[in-house]
Amino acid sequence: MSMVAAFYSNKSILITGATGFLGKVLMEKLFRTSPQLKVIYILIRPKAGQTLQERVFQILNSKLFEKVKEICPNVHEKIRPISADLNQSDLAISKEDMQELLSGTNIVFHCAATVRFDAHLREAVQLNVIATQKLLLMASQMSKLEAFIHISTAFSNCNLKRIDEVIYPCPVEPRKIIDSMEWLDDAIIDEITPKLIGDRPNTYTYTKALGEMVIHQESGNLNVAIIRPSIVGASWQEPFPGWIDNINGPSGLIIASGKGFLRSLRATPMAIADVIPVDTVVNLTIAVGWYTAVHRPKSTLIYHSTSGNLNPCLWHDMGLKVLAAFEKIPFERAFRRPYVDFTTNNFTTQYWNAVSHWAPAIIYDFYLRLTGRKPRMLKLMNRLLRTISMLEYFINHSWEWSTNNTEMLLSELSPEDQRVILLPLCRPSHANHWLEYIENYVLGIKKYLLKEDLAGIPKAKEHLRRLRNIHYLFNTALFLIVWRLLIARSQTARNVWFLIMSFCYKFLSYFRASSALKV
Ligand SMILES: CCCCCCCCCCCCCCCC(=O)SCCNC(=O)CCNC(=O)[C@H](O)C(C)(C)COP(=O)(O)OP(=O)(O)OC[C@H]1O[C@@H](n2cnc3c(N)ncnc32)[C@H](O)[C@@H]1OP(=O)(O)O
Ligand SMILES: NC(=O)C1=CN([C@@H]2O[C@H](COP(=O)(O)OP(=O)(O)OC[C@H]3O[C@@H](n4cnc5c(N)ncnc54)[C@H](OP(=O)(O)O)[C@@H]3O)[C@@H](O)[C@H]2O)C=CC1
Repeated sequence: MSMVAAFYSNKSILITGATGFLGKVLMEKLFRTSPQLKVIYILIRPKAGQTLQERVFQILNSKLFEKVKEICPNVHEKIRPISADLNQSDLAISKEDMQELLSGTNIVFHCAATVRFDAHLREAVQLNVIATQKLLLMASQMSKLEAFIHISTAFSNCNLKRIDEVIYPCPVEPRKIIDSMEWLDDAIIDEITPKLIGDRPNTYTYTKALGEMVIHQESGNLNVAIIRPSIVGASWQEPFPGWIDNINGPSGLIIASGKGFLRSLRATPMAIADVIPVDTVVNLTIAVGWYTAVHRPKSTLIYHSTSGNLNPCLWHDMGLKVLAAFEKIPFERAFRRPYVDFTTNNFTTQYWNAVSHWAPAIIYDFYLRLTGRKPRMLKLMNRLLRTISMLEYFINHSWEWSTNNTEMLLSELSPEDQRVILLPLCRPSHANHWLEYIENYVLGIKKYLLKEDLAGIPKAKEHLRRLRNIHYLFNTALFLIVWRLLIARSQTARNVWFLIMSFCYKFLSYFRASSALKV
């Protein structure tokens, strides 16, 4: 057994955000590699009419947990859902549950956060800063705690170009921000938000930076580490390639382009697409948990989980690879053929938005109205454009992240651990791995997000061929109409037309004469 996997045997682990994208993959990998672990406590809230047990049941019955259920048949007995709401000042954990957590927990993985870019500052501070502070306080009372691992983001300091594995100072102390949230009303908070976030693009990155500072200032004697992943994408290999279950980050835009809604994007083609597979992040997280508990570093270590420094892929290349993947794995019932133009300035962006996004949406809605149906395309397009405007910042900047601590950790692992725990971390380090990764990503989106049957691929390809023919027909008809109008109104156009015609006639005559000579 690997040293890291053995470390987690008999351990009681607390995970926040275990129902989220990263948390679920973390829980799965822990159970799969360390089936002997004692228990995983998950802080979870009732949601969408589901009780805690129903939510856990749904996770365990998902495709993600298929392998785990074979390796660890009693997995359901090892998950202990704890009712909690991190939006509440006391986290809404019952006294009995709190007692159990305080006396039993060995390792904490804090993944919960609001990842919405448009979250109100109060909400983002509550979840990304205050809840972190409360969890630290709770952790400081845990008698058997060995390590507290906090998941942040590589973009918490995205206002800088080069980012080291250190905590950067915040212009306003987190404690002052937390205090002010108690007495300021929403209107005033709205007014001061742009000033507070400064040159960061949103409240998410700002509050994640505050969260890190809270860890730095308030962790006391705890054994703490921070992990900063960049853009977390579908899994590279584990538990199977291409696993994905939400539309955050690139996934939503890949769907929008595969379905033919997204046709142009304001992006810097030469900027680095720092996407990192979710299993790579999770493997690093597990290894960091082990290292922090066993080696007890003197200071809080920060680990960057990024791809750009190991194996950079540019947005331009990423876009081409995504489009190439659609040739093999098309999505069903596409609105238009997948094609995305990367534009670089405001004028071309506005032009392509008008021509490629709004015009087709308006025409399609008109068609829906004519056929007695409810128009919906313009609404969808406006939502998509709003989403793009939120993500644009990340496709128009490049960052350089140092990865000394991550590399140090790699060198500390035994070859067996590198194989079992960190295999995917080392993998996409060859350029051609990106193509394989992107193909699996697109396949994963099709299977796990869109729930489309792979048997439908030939039909989807046929549909795209039909769309291509319609496209050619439409362009030819448009050209002829414009040309006809020009000829009717302009002498110059008429002269050009006759010149082309006489040239064609001469060419045909010459071709016929030379064919006759050969016979
Ligand atoms: C050739 C192709 C190249 C591709 C190239 C891609 C490059 C793409 C780089 C991204 C770079 C991020 C890098 C950050 C990495 C971290 O560190 S943060 C973690 C990631 N977090 C996120 O991605 C959160 C982003 N999302 C949000 O903040 C919110 O969803 C938004 C964008 C503000 C929209 O909020 P809202 O209007 O309240 O809408 P919401 O209820 O969330 O969703 C409404 C509709 O929007 C749509 N939508 C939501 N999110 C998305 C999305 N990401 N995409 C598309 N549609 C979406 C959905 O279709 C949804 O429709 P319905 O389900 O209602 O039918
Ligand atoms: N995804 C990405 O691209 C990146 C993510 N990260 C970081 O990784 C971590 C995990 O992100 P990811 O898994 O993508 O996010 P998700 O949005 O998928 O998951 C967020 C998790 O937090 C939980 N949560 C939110 N609010 C509360 C609350 N009030 N009480 C209890 N639980 C709550 C959610 O629970 P519920 O299901 O009940 O809503 C969910 O389990 C975050 O810290 C994020 O900042 C960092 C870089 C990139």
